[in-house]
Amino acid sequence: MLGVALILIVAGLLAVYFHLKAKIRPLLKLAEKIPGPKPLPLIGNALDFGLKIDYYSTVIRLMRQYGSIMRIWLGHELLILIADPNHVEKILGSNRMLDKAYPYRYLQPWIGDGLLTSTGEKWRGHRKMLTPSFHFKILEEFIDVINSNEKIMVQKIKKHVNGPEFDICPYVTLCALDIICETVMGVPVQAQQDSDSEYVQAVRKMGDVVMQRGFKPWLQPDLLFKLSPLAKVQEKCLAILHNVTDSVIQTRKRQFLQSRKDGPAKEENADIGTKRRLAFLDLLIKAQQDGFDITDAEIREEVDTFMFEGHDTTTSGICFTLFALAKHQDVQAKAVQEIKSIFGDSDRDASYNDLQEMKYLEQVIKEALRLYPTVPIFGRKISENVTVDGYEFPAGSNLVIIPYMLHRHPDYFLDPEKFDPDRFLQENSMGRHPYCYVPFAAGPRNCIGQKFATMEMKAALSAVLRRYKLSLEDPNEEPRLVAELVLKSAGGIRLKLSQ
Ligand code: HEM
Repeated sequence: MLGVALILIVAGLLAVYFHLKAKIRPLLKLAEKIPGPKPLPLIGNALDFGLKIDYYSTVIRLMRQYGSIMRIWLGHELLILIADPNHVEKILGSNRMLDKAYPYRYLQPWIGDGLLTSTGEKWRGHRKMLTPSFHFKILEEFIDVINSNEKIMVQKIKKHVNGPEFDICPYVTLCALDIICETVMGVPVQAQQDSDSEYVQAVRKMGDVVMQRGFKPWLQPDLLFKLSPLAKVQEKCLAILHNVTDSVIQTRKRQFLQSRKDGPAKEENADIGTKRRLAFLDLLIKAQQDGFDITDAEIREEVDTFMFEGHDTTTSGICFTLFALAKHQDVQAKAVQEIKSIFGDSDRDASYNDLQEMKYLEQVIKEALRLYPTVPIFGRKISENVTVDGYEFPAGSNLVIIPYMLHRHPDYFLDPEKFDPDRFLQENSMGRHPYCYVPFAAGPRNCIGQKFATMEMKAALSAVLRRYKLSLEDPNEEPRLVAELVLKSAGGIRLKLSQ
């Protein structure tokens, strides 16, 4: 009996092996010409990454060894890693390479075919419809939500003043989550008051599931994933996440329809619920009611996409910038000076215009995103062969941009490891290759939330700098970078606060 089972298992494995081999045969020949480590059958180079989630140090080590264009195999997926601006331009600038690389597939149970993951006509139509939602006139309206949540954060960290160093990231995460919920859905989740909330936990756990699937080839086939304990975790998280968005959408829709019924005066006032402002969700509902072809399910996909894209990213940006400010006291002093010149002794809230005046702070953020790119990896799957720099990338491969390596390319950034916000002075930026710095990607599928993110990051950083002085226990410290869905520092960002 045991013998038969063993024969069946071996036969099954061989069948999978030959099936995958036939599938990747067309890619193999061209891939061989691209530098990279020797792959093993079935798992490719997965062993290079080991069992730990910290894949980024391996990616960086391999790129230092093989150069700014190299390939790895993860199972039957071919990844071509890229960190040269000319190659990046060819990919991101193209209108033909718009489909996302394979790991985005693992996000789909959560965010479906929202703007981040969709392709073709659906993506084009939704991108066009959503772009006006990020017009500065609309962003301006969110400043109150941002300010009020940041005030809570600033208040919560007060207890650390003159105390030992502490990790600021959990405070920033909850604040960013509150901001995104209120701006996207129009309802507060009050994560800062209730950090154990089911929703907050589910967002975190889903991120982990997606990461694990991306880098562990044995979790990639749906069948094997469904047999793993992670599938149960995913199922539970999705029930929570989708329940929240579904119920908010239904409530807001009812309120919207009621306000339309009550007459144009009320609708003009955007008087949905208790707030005057329209959340992104309301704009989607309005577009639907005005005839744009979008179903309720698609509205949920977009809301979930913004929830996913819109808070961990800004958190990472804020935390790494706080770290850089604490480490570089001269930079902090200059940023504080700029803030003083805007507010004087007044403790009034920052307005949208105040934020526009924070030019130096913007340079500091840009430099932090250069050294610590929040989105550490992003890519495209190509459906036809593409020739770049003499290499022919085969159809079916994943072209993956590694901003960490790109942003530290010595041919484009003088003394690349140095933290120097003046690189982003206008006169110093002139003539720089437009694709050597892409924290928000570039080209047709760049980040739609860039202005929103910059506004939120400036507001958070200036709120902290107006009240506290930042320092590090050890001024020579450097974060140990771990790339989850966004870039993080292992052990968090530990700072000291004084007043
Ligand atoms: C520091 C903060 C942020 C960074 C560094 C960032 C970076 C990026 C990057 C690199 C991409 C391209 C991903 C790819 O090609 O696969 C992207 C796409 C996107 N981002 Fe952001 N993002 C940030 C904040 C936000 C925020 C706050 C929102 C929403 C409110 C947002 C919404 C999106 C969406 C919807 C896309 C997909 C756009 C498309 O494919 O058309 N992002 N972002």
